[in-house]
Amino acid sequence: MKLQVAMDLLTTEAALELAGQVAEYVDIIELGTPLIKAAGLSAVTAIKKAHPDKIVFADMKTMDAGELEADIAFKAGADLVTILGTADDSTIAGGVKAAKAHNKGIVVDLIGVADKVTRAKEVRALGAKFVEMHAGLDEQAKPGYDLNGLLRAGEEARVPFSVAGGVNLTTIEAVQRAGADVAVAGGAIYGAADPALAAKQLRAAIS
Ligand SMILES: O=C([C@H](O)CO)[C@H](O)[C@H](O)COP(=O)(O)O
Repeated sequence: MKLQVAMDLLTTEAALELAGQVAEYVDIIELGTPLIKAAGLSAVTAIKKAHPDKIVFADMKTMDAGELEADIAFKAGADLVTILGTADDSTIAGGVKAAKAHNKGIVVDLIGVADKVTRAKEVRALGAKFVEMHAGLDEQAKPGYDLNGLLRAGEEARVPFSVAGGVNLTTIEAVQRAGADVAVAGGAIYGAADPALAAKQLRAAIS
């Protein structure tokens, strides 16, 4: 299983610093949506330049103009770009077209999708490289939240998937047992007193 760090930071400088601390322990470096909105796609270019050997993930969360938005993110240096599962099929197909042109990939983020299993199968058929079983920061903040619903959906969908939604040292082994291809950790790494140690421990907990 791959490990992805999600950098929900607000400046390119902070992202470069964090990526430098954790790159050796992760496979995928994600520029979170707030970072892309605050700093622009030049942040993607800066991270890819600093870490050309890593898979760079631009969490665009595109809802419309799939081909156009994916194209600009790929041109900026992204290897993987997200489109929302709630978008129209044509938006996802447009993103997949851009991904094929760049020999890169589209990840469909299932945040906010009620029937994640059905939509996962649909978007995989449209050409998504994998789906993200995702509960966002606001959903995680609700009382009683846990990861298990995401893990069940991943197991049931039988398509390649990542899990994002508060993955940490306590839960990452369950993510792997569920068969995820990628575990995404944001706050568990960037919010830790020692992000490098947090990433190293997450890496050590999985194979
Ligand atoms: O995608 C995310 C969220 O929507 C804000 O951009 C997070 O990066 C994702 O949820 C992973 O972060 P954690 O939940 O803090 O692990």
